[in-house]
Amino acid sequence: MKSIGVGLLGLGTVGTGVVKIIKNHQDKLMHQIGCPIEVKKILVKNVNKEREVEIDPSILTTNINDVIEHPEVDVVIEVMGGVEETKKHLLAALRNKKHVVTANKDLVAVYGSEIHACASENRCDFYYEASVAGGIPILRGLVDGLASDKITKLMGIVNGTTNFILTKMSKNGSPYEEVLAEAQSLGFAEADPTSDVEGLDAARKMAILSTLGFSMNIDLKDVSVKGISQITEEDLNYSKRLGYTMKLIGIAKQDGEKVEVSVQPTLLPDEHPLSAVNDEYNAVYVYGEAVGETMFYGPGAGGLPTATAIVSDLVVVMKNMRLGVNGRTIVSPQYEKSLKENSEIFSKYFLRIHVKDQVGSFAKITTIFSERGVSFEKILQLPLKEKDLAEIVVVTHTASLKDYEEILQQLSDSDVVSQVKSSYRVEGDDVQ
Ligand SMILES: NC(=O)C1=CN([C@@H]2O[C@H](COP(=O)(O)OP(=O)(O)OC[C@H]3O[C@@H](n4cnc5c(N)ncnc54)[C@H](OP(=O)(O)O)[C@@H]3O)[C@@H](O)[C@H]2O)C=CC1
Ligand SMILES: N[C@@H](CC=O)C(=O)O
Ligand code: NA
Repeated sequence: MKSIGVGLLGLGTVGTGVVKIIKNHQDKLMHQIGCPIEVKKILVKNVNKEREVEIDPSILTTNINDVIEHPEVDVVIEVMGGVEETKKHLLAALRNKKHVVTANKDLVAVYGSEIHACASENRCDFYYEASVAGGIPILRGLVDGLASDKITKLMGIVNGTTNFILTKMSKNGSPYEEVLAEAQSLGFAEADPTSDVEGLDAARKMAILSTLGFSMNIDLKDVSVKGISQITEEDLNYSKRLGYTMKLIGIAKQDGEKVEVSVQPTLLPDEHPLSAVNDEYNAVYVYGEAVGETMFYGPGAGGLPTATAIVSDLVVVMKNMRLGVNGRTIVSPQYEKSLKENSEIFSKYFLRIHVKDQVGSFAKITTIFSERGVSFEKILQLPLKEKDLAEIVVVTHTASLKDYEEILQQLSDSDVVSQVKSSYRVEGDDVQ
């Protein structure tokens, strides 16, 4: 019986998981696709490196053409990372009539539509379930499971590294640098973890999710991004005290024709379902007009969970091969993109301000908010060790982003404000 040949680009955390699943689940995979799967060639940087999985050293190579031009490779699985060079390799593979499966959100968020077009031209498949929320079948859930619905909101924890860091910082009081190093050693973090902690990785995933969910081309530059590196112990303590949990949350919302997409540290009520998503776990809340609320939960990073999504994509490719329908999926977005203005984006906000501890300070602050019709839901005022300063923490009622940005500017300019220490979005009191 002829086997299906796989070419792997990369044999690190995820690539090793792919090799293990193909080996350990061979019986189940064969039952579904009717033939064995064989890894024919693997591209690595260093062929002499010790590997965590048993592998015939002769199938390792440092020459990309050994993989993408291999006559017995039917599917190329890309798990090496990188963008520009990697894109060239994948386009070349598709032109060589190799189907492509990838976990590379950096690539898909920027060049997804170009690669899709090349795949369709060559009657090849291009799948990337592992690129968003690791092992959670969220892309298939959106594209197939919710195909009949109109999605209006996607809200999620889509970065395992930052969720791991925030969980350990809030629950154990662990220092940021220490838990980041732990996330790196567990294989969750990107090669350059800046993209995790500064929110870019999550933004890429939100661009992919919202493009599929709203069927419009959402580019990475359309996603407003703020990461977790500025979050302090004080912020975490205040959120706890006020009954909130701090998470790095991606939100994509559609109102009428218009959409907003952002990633930022966000305070959620402790009882919100996303507040209970800890460590490297991810969860994506999806609201569809007909289905209502759904939630997808699971491991968002790590070798085996991510590899599960990849090998499942591989199974779909093979099922398509059997049916002779590769490259026939309709993937072009249905709608023109229309982004909201800041005056159309609404949220509540948490603010921590240091003010002069003198009569009239609080009244001046209140006036800045009330002039824009923004009132307070919660207020704390505490003395500080620094002489003549007090700390004010407020949670506002709903305000437009435009009004809120003007308030922040006016607070910074005010003679009674020493410093705006921190500011976060507050979400989830009203689920939809
Ligand atoms: N880790 C995770 O939890 C997740 C990762 N991803 C994505 O999966 C991809 C892989 O991640 P991960 O497995 O963690 O990465 P690793 O750094 O663990 O592995 C990368 C692999 O690719 C090889 N490689 C890298 N660059 C080159 C190159 N220029 N030429 C040849 N080989 C190269 C490396 O070779 P060598 O071994 O010789 O150094 C290594 O085997 C990334 O796109 C990442 O964003 C997606 C979801 C989750
Ligand atoms: N670095 C990423 C890996 C998976 O996409 C994360 O932490 O989520
Ligand atoms: Na996934």
